[in-house]
Amino acid sequence: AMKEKNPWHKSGIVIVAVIAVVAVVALVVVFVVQNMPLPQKYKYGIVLDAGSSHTTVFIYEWPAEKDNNTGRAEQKHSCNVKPGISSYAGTPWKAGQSLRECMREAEKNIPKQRHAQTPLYLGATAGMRLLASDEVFRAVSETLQTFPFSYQGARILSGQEEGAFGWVTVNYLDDRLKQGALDLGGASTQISFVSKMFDGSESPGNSVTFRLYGNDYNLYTHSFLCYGKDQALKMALSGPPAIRDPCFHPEYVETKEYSKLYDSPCVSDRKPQGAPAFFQHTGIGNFQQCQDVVRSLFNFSQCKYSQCSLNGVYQPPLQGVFGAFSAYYYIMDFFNLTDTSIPLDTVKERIARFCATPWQQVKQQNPGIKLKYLVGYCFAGTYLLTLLTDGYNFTSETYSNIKFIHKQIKGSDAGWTLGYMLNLTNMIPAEAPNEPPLPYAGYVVIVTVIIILLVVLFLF
Ligand SMILES: Nc1ncnc2c1ncn2[C@@H]1O[C@H](COP(=O)(O)OP(=O)(O)O)[C@@H](O)[C@H]1O
Ligand SMILES: [Ca+2]
Repeated sequence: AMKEKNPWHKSGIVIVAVIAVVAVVALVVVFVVQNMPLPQKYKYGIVLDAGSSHTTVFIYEWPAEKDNNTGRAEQKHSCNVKPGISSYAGTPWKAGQSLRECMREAEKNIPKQRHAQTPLYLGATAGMRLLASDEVFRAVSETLQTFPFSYQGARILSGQEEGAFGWVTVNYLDDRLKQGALDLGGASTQISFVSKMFDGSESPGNSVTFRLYGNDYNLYTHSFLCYGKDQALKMALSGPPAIRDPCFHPEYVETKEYSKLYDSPCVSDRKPQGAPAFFQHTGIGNFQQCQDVVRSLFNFSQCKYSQCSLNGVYQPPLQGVFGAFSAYYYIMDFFNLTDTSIPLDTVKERIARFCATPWQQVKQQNPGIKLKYLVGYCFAGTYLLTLLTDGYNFTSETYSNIKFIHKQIKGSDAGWTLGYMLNLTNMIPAEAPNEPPLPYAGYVVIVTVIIILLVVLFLF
């Protein structure tokens, strides 16, 4: 008789073989996944600075593999478009369109596999504070949503935020001493600094608290709406009829439209009754008189605090060094006066001499400079000096505490955008991205169990 086969024996071998194969596959999979090379080294963030005169798209990058507590986000790329979105009040859809080209550049500058997880923010400043158009925001949001990034919304920054985030940016990566921040825009200007004499109690509206690198800072900050250099110029022009304007060069004559001058809320209530459609704008180039015009834009008559800067706004005593950026830098760079070891009197003399130079000569001497900026440097230089001294109370002695800066350490532009992104992405303190998929202990346990299983099966 034939020996009967034991059916249990055969299926036992099959089961053991299957388990062995599954175990080997599992071991290989766990090993490969755990030790896979990390393919992407950087993470990215995009911030759009929608200023009154331009929109700039900033791309920041930072290493993905380690924590960000040490602060290493850097500007990778920037792209600028003019004019600002607030110029499209009548045609909001064009505001959206104007951003397309720079956004396409952003797509090219960020690796594809990172697009979906890259946060995209738009912050608008004083131009949109003055315009406050929902239509422009809707158009801009619609355009931004068509790009493959993680759109986080568009909003108007408060003056406090604009000042405070500028301060965070200039102090990021630079823990030597805490420097103040001076930002001169087209439609508003900000001053932010820490002062021993300031605890926020006298004027709570000027107080912002920040935690940076493990320290708490109580920051004084104020934003003056309408006191950016372009709106300040409108206010200066709309004063007593400026037939002969000391803030423009001799020989400068231009016919201008009244309606364009009064198109902003900063000056609309100054419009004289029955003003003609056009006026002759004629320069005489006199620094002293121009300074008087600028002073007339500042109100020093009332201050209900222990001390004020201008317009009855509280300001504690200035303290420490200040980084001055945006138009502060552009203006002083034009005058070759970014070096603040040059005495303040010399600075005044040079700007006074420039103002007194006839317009034709100014044009000849500066062929490479865009005319729309060139005509404005006499007013801008005078305004900058008057704001710093009569406004904020810098003196000949403290003037050298100001550093006119354009780039941060490591090439990031000075401005509010970097600080804004660091705050919104919680980068101080930071996450710890790109950990291996399993915690190390789990990895060891799984591999050990599988090996023991294999050994047991082998013996069996
Ligand atoms: N090369 C330059 N020379 C002089 N001024 C400049 C130059 N480039 C930009 N600006 C000025 O810098 C200012 C930037 O302000 P902006 O950020 O647009 O406005 P805001 O911050 O008030 O919203 C504007 O007044 C603009 O004219
Ligand atoms: Ca600005």
